[in-house]
Parts: sequence; structure tokens; C-alpha cells
Amino acid sequence: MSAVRSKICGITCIDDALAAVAAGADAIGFVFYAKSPRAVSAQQARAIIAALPPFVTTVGLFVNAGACELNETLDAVPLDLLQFHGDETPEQCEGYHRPYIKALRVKAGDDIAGACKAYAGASGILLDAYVEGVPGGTGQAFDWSLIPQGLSKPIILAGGLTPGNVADAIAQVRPYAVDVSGGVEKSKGIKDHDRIRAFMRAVRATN
Ligand SMILES: O=C(O)c1ccccc1N[C@@H]1O[C@H](COP(=O)(O)O)[C@@H](O)[C@H]1O
Repeated sequence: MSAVRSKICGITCIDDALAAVAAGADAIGFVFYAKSPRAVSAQQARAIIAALPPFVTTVGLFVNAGACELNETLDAVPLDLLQFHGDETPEQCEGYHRPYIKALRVKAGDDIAGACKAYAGASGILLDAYVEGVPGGTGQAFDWSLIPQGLSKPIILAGGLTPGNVADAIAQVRPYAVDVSGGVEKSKGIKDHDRIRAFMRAVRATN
């Protein structure tokens, strides 16, 4: 199995971005969703990205954003990958002609294999917990046994991951990558650098 990649999401300041990169994160995520406590403006994200060393993937997270709003962000911020975390259709996700991942909020009975086929143009499928009325970033884990083996897309496992459970999650799911936000925070939107390092150590130990 190749090394599991990692993304630290909900980055709101340069210090936290550099701590994530120094700890070995492959990607950092910016939340462009005004209702999130981790929301950043295009200007903030741009300033953070300008401070990054090379070879760090920058991900922009959107929840049912309108095309105008999304295109304005794309014009202003050098994002490598889009993360669609709402009810976006495959056609909407593909309309920006950028690499993207699609988030699914998993609950019992969902057809994850079917979704992987429906979002054929996605670079990967991110699996997060389903919590009624909240699009994501809830800090809740879900039942990993709901994830079938042999899916047709790289799987990014998210939802309630922490330094304490990420090794078990990787052992059980064998995802392409893991994604964490709340599990490495000291308060909403502010990362705990010790927890970031502990999370990354736990991921590395599985590789
Ligand atoms: O972080 C948010 O506030 C957020 C808001 C709306 C949609 C998704 C959001 N975050 C993403 O949710 C998953 C799981 O986060 P957590 O580790 O359980 O806190 C992750 O992909 C975040 O990027």
C-alpha cells in the first residue's frame, strides 16, 4: 500500500498553514463557506498561499456556492483542487474545468459505489459523517464499516478524525488520504500545533 496522504482543512492563518506543512501535510484546505467558523476570504487565503513553500496542494472547499461567487474566488486565489461539500451535481462540479473532489455525507443505506461512478470526473471522493442540517466540519465520525471495498475512486476519509483514532481509521478503511479539521483545533478555526504534529505522526506510523 502506498503512503496515505493527508490534508489539514479549515486553515485560517499563516502560522497554522506552516505548522501543517512542517508536520508533513500534503494539502491544506480553505473553507469558502460563510456560515463556517473557519471561513476565510479570498484575500486571506491568497496571503496564506503566498507564504507556502512549493509542492503543497491548496484546496478550496465550497458548499453549494453560486457560479459567480466561485469563479470570483478562482480568479483571486491559486487553488489546485476544489472540494465540493454540498449538493453539487457532477455537471456543476465539472463546470469549472478544475480538478475536484466530491464530499459525500455518509449514512446507512447510501450507495457509495454508485456515487463514485456518478462523479466519474472527480479526482477522489471524500467521505464525511452525515449530520442532519450541517454540511460538514462537525467533528463527528461515522461507521467506517459502511464503506465498501474496491471503490472505483481514491477515497479521502474525513469526519471526526483525531490523533487518537486516525491510525485505526487507516487500518480499517485503507483510504487514499485522510482529512482533518476539528480534531486538530484548540478552538474553532484555530489549530493546535501539537495536535497537528501528533496527527501526522500517527498517519506516518501507518505508512
Ligand atoms: O470545516 C467546516 O466548517 C466545514 C463546513 C462545511 C462543510 C465542510 C466543512 N469541513 C470539512 O468537513 C470534514 C470533516 O471535518 P472534521 O474533521 O470532522 O471537523 C473535513 O473535510 C472538513 O474539511
